Amino acid sequence: MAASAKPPTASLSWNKLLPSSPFATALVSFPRRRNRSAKTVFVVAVSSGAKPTVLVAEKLGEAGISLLKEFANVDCSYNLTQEELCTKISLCDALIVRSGTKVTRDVFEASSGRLKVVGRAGVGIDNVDLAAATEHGCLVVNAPTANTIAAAEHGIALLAAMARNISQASESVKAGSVVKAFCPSAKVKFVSDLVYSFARKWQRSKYVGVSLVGKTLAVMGFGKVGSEVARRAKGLGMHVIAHDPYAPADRARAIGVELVSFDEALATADFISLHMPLTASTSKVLNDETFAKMKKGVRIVNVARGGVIDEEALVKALDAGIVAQAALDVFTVEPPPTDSKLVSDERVTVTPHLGASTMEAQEGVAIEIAEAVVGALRGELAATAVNAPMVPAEVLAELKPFVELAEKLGRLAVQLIAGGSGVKSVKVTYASARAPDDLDTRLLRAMITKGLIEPISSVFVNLVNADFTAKQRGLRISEERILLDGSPESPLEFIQVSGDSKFFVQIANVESKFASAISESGEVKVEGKVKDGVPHLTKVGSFEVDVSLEGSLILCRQVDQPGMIGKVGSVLGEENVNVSFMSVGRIAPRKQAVMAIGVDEPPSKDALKRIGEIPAVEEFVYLKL
Ligand SMILES: NC(=O)C1=CN([C@@H]2O[C@H](COP(=O)(O)OP(=O)(O)OC[C@H]3O[C@@H](n4cnc5c(N)ncnc54)[C@H](O)[C@@H]3O)[C@@H](O)[C@H]2O)C=CC1
Ligand SMILES: O=C(O)C(=O)COP(=O)(O)O
Repeated sequence: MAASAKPPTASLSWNKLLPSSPFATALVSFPRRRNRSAKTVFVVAVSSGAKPTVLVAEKLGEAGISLLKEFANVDCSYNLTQEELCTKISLCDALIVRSGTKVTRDVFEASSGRLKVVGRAGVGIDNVDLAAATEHGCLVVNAPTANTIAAAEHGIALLAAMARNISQASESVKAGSVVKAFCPSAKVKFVSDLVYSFARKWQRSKYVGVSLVGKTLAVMGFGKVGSEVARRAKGLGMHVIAHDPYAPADRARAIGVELVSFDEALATADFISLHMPLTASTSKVLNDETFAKMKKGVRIVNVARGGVIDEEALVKALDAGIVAQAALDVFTVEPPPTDSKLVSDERVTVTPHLGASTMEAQEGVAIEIAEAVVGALRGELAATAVNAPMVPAEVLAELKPFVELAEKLGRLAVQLIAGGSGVKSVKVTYASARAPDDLDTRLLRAMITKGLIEPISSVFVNLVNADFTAKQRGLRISEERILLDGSPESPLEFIQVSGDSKFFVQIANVESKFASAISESGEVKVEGKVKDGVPHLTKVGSFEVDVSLEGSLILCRQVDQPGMIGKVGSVLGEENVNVSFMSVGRIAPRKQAVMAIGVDEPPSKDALKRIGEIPAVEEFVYLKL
């Protein structure tokens, strides 16, 4: 029985999904089906409180700075030492860096929880300690697309420059040579009186290059940059092969590139161009052993990261004649040390990490990262999140009431457990007519985790750190799908509007402080649905109830007999507690029943005591949602 219903709320602070934001409240209007095409679902209201502070630690394009300034106080402080960065960071809500700043664990620790977003104005995030960011609930976003072409063009520029000795020849012509010194008069006393004759060097035979046409180029890492390099190299008449364990074969085929194994790429390439990220598995992937597998005279281009090459091994491979030339934009340590053998080797062409440095790319990257950082600070889920799920706005809008339901079911479940020490194993079952692939449960799982952990700890759980926090606390969450009959119009519409979808949380092997929450199978079980956009509790243990999950809740088991609703209701009325919703579920007439009562205000201890003293009441519990 549903006694009353409040109008559905249409707003939710998405900041609770992301690192908490003290200054902005992001309200989400969730569209009905007919509004699905709306591009954005976010209505953002920034509170009148202090503006957030964004520290820009490396040069960023003006367009990006202007965008940031519309929303935040912007502190552009370049060339900070690690110590200075750690000092400043405790006053900053966001940090924007390029490849030159190391965002280490120390930085997150020094921020004391204030740092909510790190924006990497570029692709590679190897300079950000992602594990530390995640553990601190700090979102990391990057700008993955705006510098792709710039990096690919730089790769091609290095390839051609290396093959034709451009930088060496240019240096030689410019440097020229002193051919002789003579004394213009017999009275010369000082060296400065000598006149030097300067001649241009014109070493045409020394700098004969090699042709690219018809040669085999192995692109290692067939992602955004790698595939653009491949496309351009094909235009130069090269035979292009690629190695990338994760790249789809059809994408390679579409460009006319053959995907090959790592060893085959090494063994057949005349040129090797590196385009994979620096990770634990790509670190020093070119080393003594792998250089030994290469064709003699191979030429290597690296616009990825210095760390993917063992630089000492490259020096040896050059000396052994395995590698004829190399062109490097990136180094293990940047800038490389003054005694770097690689830099001083004439066969090696070098640039100071210029891959992304075109006017166009830097403007694009600045805008891309500024938008991502501002969006994240506003509480929106970032499309370029590196350590959190990327959920499209439309999906978010549809999932919104379920996200709320998920957190509340988690909160209810953990509060129903005796002892307050939480749970170790939770099973979440999602019932939906959507095919499993059409239902992204990461958000829901994060919110259940939040609901399960926050009421019993001081840990702040958000979308970034939910899985980490669960793991750290030894909480295992398993997920199961029940596929309902029906044919959803689209993967997500059905969940939001049909009211047929439901999910329940089961917690095994625990004692409940409300024994009725234990189902026939011995598990604490709560189940909920979304009705008209509002989360409802529909089952507690084996009892069917129907109460909107707003405010707080009293669950009460009693003997099913006339007058019980009135008795409990009048206790609450006398205590000035407003009842928002009430529902009774029973096993059979005149047997046991569970009453779920939604209350706007927390009842006093006295009110709860009086409810407990009603003779037919067998047990009851007050739960904060
Ligand atoms: N020099 C510069 O200024 C710039 C350097 N970069 C570097 O280039 C890298 C690639 O950038 P994008 O193409 O935008 O990234 P991406 O993520 O689109 O592509 C990287 C590709 O590498 C592949 N990969 C991962 N592990 C691999 C392995 N062990 N062997 C072969 N392939 C592997 C991935 O499957 C992916 O397809 C970045 O991580 C960054 O380090 C990017 C832009 C500018
Ligand atoms: O985007 C990348 O991965 C880059 O390497 C570009 O680095 P940068 O922003 O120019 O320091």
